[in-house]
Amino acid sequence: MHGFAYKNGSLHCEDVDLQSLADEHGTPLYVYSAGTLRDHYTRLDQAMAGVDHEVAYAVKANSNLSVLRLLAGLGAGFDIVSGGELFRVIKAGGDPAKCTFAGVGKTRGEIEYALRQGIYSFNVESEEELRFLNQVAGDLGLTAPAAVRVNPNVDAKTHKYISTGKSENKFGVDFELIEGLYARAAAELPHVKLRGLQMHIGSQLTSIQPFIEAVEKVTPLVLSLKEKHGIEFWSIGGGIGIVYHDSLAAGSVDWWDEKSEQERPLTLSQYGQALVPRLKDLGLKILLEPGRAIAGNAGVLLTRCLFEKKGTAKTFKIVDAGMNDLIRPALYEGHHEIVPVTEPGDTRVSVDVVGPICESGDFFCQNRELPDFQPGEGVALMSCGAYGFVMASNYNTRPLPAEILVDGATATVVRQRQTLDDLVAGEL
Ligand SMILES: Cc1ncc(COP(=O)(O)O)c(C=O)c1O
Ligand SMILES: N[C@@H](CCCC[NH3+])C(=O)O
Repeated sequence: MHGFAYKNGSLHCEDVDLQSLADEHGTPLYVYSAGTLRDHYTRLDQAMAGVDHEVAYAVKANSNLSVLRLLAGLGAGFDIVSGGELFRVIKAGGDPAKCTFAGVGKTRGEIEYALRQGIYSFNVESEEELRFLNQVAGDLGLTAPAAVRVNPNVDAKTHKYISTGKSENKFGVDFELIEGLYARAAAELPHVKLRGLQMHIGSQLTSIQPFIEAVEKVTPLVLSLKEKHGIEFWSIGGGIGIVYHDSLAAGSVDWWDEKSEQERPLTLSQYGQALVPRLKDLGLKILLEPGRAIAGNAGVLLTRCLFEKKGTAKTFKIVDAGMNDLIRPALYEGHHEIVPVTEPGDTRVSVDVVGPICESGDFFCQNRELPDFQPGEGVALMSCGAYGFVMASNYNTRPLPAEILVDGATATVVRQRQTLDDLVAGEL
């Protein structure tokens, strides 16, 4: 078994009891399931089996070295967004030749580092950046492999902070301007080799329609670029959404069986079924850049209830994790299921679950009907494997939590809890 489920009255990650992990390692604590990481990677890889493709995992979603090592071992490439992420991939044994480098603001230092490491492609997001890349590569006597990110102006129908494929978003180059840019680059930029085209319309997409719309809109463009400039790859980005509501139940087959077609979230196989026929005859290598779909449902944030505070308006369950540990509810109104580690009875109470940070936005849910867990009890915030730890901060001088990777019955600490000495290191 992989993932998270109740066994013998207590929540487990694979064969490991989460209460014992919380007791041994303290809370807050991130816990990941190696089995789920493997399963999701393999499912997506298999769903795309009908096309020449490569899964370039988006490192930003969860960049723990052990996660990267596991995925590198399965043959993954990596989509990076900073020199730091490339450093992590290399530390984890990943292959720089399978790395693509995204982002609107790469610095000279980052470009030089990535050029020297021999990455597969710089996915550039403006003409200015492409010219700068040409200059830096020329200075080093190298040629920079590049793709331009096209902004297809397609509505991803996701939260406005994680939509990236509309003209008003800062990402990519407008669809209408791409052909002209490739022509100028071919004529004027001798230190750049145009290798592909990239797009990414947004994150947490729960319908296949925007993906289809973007692929169909960009196909004539990518074929024209192939003919005129000999490009070899098309990265269709990441963005596949995951289950956040009811995420514990979604781990069971019954849950999927009970949902009607309309109610079912997008699955990896539906994604493949819709896109493979549209991509298989293009004669291009298709890159995918999933982050959340691989890691999101593979992790939880374990916390412990400290107090219950009954006010005149509300009941607050105060836990020892805060928005510094998991910022998604505060930043995107992100929903995470909250489940007690000890299997609860049927009693439900309406509560706000809040953290210890001095911000009114420091909550994990508001007015939600939850099992009535008590101070001292362990509680898991579900679906925290992506954009969880990686977005954690030291706000309120809170040390970063530890991370644990569970594989079968083995739990390995893959990052120690930060100490206060570590936290102030480097300050005068
Ligand atoms: C260029 C690019 N690729 C891939 C991703 C990964 O997205 P997701 O985690 O939604 O798959 C992102 C983040 O949205 C991105 O900006
Ligand atoms: N951090 C966001 C996703 C950003 C995707 C990166 N472009 C989230 O938690 O939903």
